[in-house]
Amino acid sequence: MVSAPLVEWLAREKDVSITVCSALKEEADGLARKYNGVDSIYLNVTEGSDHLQELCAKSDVVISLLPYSLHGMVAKYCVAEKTHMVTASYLSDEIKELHDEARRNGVTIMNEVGLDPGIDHLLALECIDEAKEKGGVIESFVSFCGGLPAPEHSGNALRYKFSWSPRGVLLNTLSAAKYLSKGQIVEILGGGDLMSNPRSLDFLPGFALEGFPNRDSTKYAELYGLGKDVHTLLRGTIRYKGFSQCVQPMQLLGLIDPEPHPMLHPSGPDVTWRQLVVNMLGMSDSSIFYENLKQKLVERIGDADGLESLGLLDDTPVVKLNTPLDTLSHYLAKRLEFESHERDLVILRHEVGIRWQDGRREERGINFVVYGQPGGHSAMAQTVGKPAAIAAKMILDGEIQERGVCLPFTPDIYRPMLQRLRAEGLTATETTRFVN
Ligand SMILES: NC(=O)c1ccc[n+]([C@@H]2O[C@H](COP(=O)([O-])OP(=O)(O)OC[C@H]3O[C@@H](n4cnc5c(N)ncnc54)[C@H](O)[C@@H]3O)[C@@H](O)[C@H]2O)c1
Ligand SMILES: N[C@@H](CCCCN[C@@H](CCC(=O)O)C(=O)O)C(=O)O
Repeated sequence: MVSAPLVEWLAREKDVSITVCSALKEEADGLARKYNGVDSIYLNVTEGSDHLQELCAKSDVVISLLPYSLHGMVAKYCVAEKTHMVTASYLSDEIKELHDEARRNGVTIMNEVGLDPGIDHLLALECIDEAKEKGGVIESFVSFCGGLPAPEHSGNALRYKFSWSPRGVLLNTLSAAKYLSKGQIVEILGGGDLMSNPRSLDFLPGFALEGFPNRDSTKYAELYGLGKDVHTLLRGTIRYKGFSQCVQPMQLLGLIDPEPHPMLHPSGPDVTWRQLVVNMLGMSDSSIFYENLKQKLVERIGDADGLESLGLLDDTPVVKLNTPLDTLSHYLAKRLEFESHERDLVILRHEVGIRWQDGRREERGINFVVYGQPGGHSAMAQTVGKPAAIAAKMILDGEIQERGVCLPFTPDIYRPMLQRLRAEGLTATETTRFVN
């Protein structure tokens, strides 16, 4: 979903040759065909793949836009074959462990160069470092980012359409989270609590937005060099109001469960969505009257309207993919797909609280808002693909010299990256307000 602008950006460079790889050959062919001089091949990334090893060996840099669980496998081959690697994904423990070997082999494994993570870091560090250079102290950092449909295309129960991996979007709703609020650590347990208390976001008052925390924000105190003066540190995700309220009943019913479900075995008997929902309610008779089923759902999970309007109470066949999460992701990906005339929207907002040496407190707002092109690149694809492409080219050109497992957190990396993104029209605006 996000690779086309990356290929397009790199294909403009005369001294770069590109091979697009995918386990879906027609997908790789379709992307490569759009740009001159781009090759495509079938590659199923699996443990022990000779083909993957060969490709890593003959490339100068490998960019992994695979599902994030596969990056570690690719990284191992890259390190062994002394090939650099770039991902738009969060740095995982599996990749972190490769740091020493990567350094020894003179390899750069650059992570978190997409949008969120990615451009959010670049804009945050530019602001934080500039404030620190001028004698400011960062007291708070609150950041929210969302990939959304443009508001005119948000008319569904989730108020959402998928601009990146549907599985990732749904799985994230079950995540645990941790952040710092006015000096207190706040922890949210995994398994669904995240959807219980979305906060209303009003920094763009023309939009009806809600937000919830994203993973562990506290680790960025050290990574952003914020020191001990930061009392509030939160990174969060943006959705339109109503998203959490619609997701929560799905979670409570078990529809987002990543574990296998006996009714969803691909070679088992056919099943409809209604039968699956009835089974998840612990009932056996799927001939139950529709209104009675809805009533049971309301009693058990609080709300049946979202399920109903997304077609999940219909007698339509389920494409069974073993787990409820994979099955629902596949279904919703199709149901909530962008149509060719529709566009997405990316909203990123940082609020940085700075205390200046004269005691004044500034609230700096950074807004980064990008719309997708109907029928062209989505905003998500542009804001993920372009920074990843820029980072890859910087490695190829020797502009990034750091070796080992890296993040784009130093000025020699984030400044040129931001400059090149701005040249692509990907710009942020700033607001400032003094609070005393
Ligand atoms: N940092 C960010 O802001 C950001 C935003 C969006 C996506 N991402 C990350 O970028 C990556 C790509 O995201 P996406 O939305 O394009 O996901 P996607 O699901 O659309 O794309 C994944 C691709 O990998 C291919 N694939 C899957 N398994 C494979 C295998 N075993 N071998 C070969 N190919 C395989 C699929 O065919 C598909 O082309 C993901 O890791 C995602 O988490 C990061
Ligand atoms: N938080 C925003 C933007 C998400 C962009 C995708 N980020 C992925 C990256 C996952 C990875 O590849 O490591 C995420 O899960 O946050 C939203 O949810 O709308």
